[in-house]
Amino acid sequence: MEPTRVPPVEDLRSAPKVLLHDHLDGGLRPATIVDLAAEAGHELPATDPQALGRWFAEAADSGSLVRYLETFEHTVGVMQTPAAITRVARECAEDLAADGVVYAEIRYAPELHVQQGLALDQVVAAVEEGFRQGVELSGGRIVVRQLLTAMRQAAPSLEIAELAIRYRDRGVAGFDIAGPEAGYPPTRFLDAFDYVRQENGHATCHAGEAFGLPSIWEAVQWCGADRLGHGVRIIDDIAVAEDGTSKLGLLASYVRDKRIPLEMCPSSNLQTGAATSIAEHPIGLLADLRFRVTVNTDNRLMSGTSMTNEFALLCEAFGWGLDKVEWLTVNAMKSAFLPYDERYRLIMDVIKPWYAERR
Ligand SMILES: O=c1[nH]cnc2c1ncn2[C@@H]1O[C@H](CO)[C@@H](O)[C@H]1O
Ligand SMILES: [Zn+2]
Repeated sequence: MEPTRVPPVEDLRSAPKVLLHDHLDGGLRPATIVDLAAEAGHELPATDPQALGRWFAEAADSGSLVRYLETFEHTVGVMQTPAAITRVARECAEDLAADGVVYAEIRYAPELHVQQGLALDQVVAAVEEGFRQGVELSGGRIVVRQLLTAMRQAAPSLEIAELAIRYRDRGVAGFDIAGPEAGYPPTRFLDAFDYVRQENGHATCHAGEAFGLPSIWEAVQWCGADRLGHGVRIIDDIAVAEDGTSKLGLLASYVRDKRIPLEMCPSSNLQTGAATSIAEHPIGLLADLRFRVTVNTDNRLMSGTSMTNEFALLCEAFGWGLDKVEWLTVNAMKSAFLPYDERYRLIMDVIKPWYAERR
């Protein structure tokens, strides 16, 4: 059999891609941060956009999720007015469309954007307006939805879950929790997850990134999360024997059997210490074992990455070709919190035809 050709970067860029895990406050253009900080009087660690971009990548490359999260002070800090939030959301949609992303769910924590008195509803509306503008400027080549995140270390509250449900017809597709994982288990937010599910809504949950199996177990079996944010530590429940065969524990089996999507973010995991290298990233084994794996950016600014770049790294490390990129993309589209008919249309009219033509 001929070895698979690693796809050229231009192909990976034009390939339709689907992004389920990307933080709005982790994807700002460095030049935009500089502009907005000057307007807001926010002090930055560097004021030259290139140097600032490097600062984020280096400061986030700490091997610890908690230290990684400290860098968000300088993005959240400049996203406190409707105009600033709308600009960031507009540029996010434009940047993703230019990278070949055809569907994206972008998350952020509304509660972090009220430092100057905005109401939570105003924050969501400002993001929605930015996405509307960005999609229009991109010629409608991308569909974008919001996910509303509650911060784990904040007082657990239903408010964000209620906000997500209230805005379900105005661009919000689901609910999430993020922030430091160790010490803040998903069940702290059980009432919020229960509420979302009882309202027939969708939820994902950062779990199995900086903490292991108990976090994943709670997210799945207590909170009923539809997807797992990262979920890399599910690997702790898989034993690989010397002859290469794998044995799945009960939780790993459940996650695979139920087709629970894993929102994997390889570059981010290297920075927070959840994985040691791309080549050793659990995504390789999990894809081989046919878990419902998806590829994501997490924080494009902090990781200096893009969907194209994540796929380029993975194709290089694992010898994956466009067939694998298509499989991962269809996995992601199937896992989206978008109504079935819209997911189906994107798969049949946008994703499959492009890959079929390349074959
Ligand atoms: O990989 C991650 N794990 C946990 N929390 C994260 C990650 N990336 C970003 N955030 C947190 O989510 C907030 C809302 O977008 C960000 O402000 C950041 O604190
Ligand atoms: Zn994340």
